[in-house]
Amino acid sequence: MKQYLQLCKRIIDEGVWVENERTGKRCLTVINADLTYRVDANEFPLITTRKSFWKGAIAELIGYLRGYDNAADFRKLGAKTWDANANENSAWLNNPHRKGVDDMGRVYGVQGRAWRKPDGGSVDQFKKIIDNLSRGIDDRGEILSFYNPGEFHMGCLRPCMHTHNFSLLGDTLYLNSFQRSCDVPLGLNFNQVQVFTLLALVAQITGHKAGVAYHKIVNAHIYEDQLELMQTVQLKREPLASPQLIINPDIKSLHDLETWVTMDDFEVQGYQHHEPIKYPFSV
Ligand SMILES: Nc1nc(=O)c2c([nH]1)NC[C@@H]1CN(c3ccc(C(=O)N[C@@H](CCC(=O)O)C(=O)O)cc3)CN21
Ligand SMILES: O=c1ccn([C@H]2C[C@H](O)[C@@H](COP(=O)(O)O)O2)c(=O)[nH]1
Repeated sequence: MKQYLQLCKRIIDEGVWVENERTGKRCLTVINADLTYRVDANEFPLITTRKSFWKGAIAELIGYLRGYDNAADFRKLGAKTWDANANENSAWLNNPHRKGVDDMGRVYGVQGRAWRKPDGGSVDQFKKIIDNLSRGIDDRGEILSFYNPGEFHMGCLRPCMHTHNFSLLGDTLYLNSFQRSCDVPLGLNFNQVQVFTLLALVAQITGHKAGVAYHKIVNAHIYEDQLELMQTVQLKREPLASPQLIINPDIKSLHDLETWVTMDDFEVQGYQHHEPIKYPFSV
């Protein structure tokens, strides 16, 4: 929690105003932030200075890991986060590749589970990683990449958290996650939870201990219409102790993750938090 607040303060103290053409808003921006999550100690990085709706973040992650390309599937799991980008973004609404209501196109998990090959086949990056790690293999290329510039024009948004690189040291699994662009008040609240949960889940289904997750953010920003709430409300509050994440131990394989897992298989214990804050969302 401290590192989150430090990043928010740093953006306010050192940030530079940058115009963003896509949203038409200005963002107070810093470059480079490195966050670390102790998954081994189960210090779940949930924001405590406002109430965080963490189930939406985990639902979004599970949707990516299943390769979903449709906001309705995300909603069924418990994440409403893709509704606006799939249905309210005029560039995407006018894009000939959009298949209809709720379609997100070839984003995130589609690339992670079905990256197209020139011969017409596809690559399932996530299954390869799970198969290798389950056999104790780390080929120094256990990389899940959602970033496919050749298909950006076929999706509603370029991936923000675009690469997850797993590593095995003995029987302990590590994760480095890379993010190119981060809406610190809204998105990071979700992305911290996702990086932590991704390592905890993959360690569990591949039979390893979870170690540490390292989260690298390049462009970290606060939108102009979020700044006052951050400065005058959220940053005035005292952070509280971290809660713990409990994952159903019956989740033992990629097949389990793909078939029956719901948000009821995740529980947070000891979550103390301040009142919710509703930040504006930019499409
Ligand atoms: N401008 C912007 N910021 C983002 O963080 C973001 C995007 N766009 N587009 C794609 C995804 C969607 N994400 C989102 C979208 C909405 C919330 C949001 O509204 N969160 C609320 C509550 C959510 C709930 O009730 O489940 C929050 O208060 O955190 C968070 C992340 C993250 N990403
Ligand atoms: O997981 C996510 C997804 C998106 N965001 C934020 C970061 C930016 O504010 C927007 C994306 O806009 P771009 O113009 O494509 O950078 O969404 C996030 O923080 N986390």
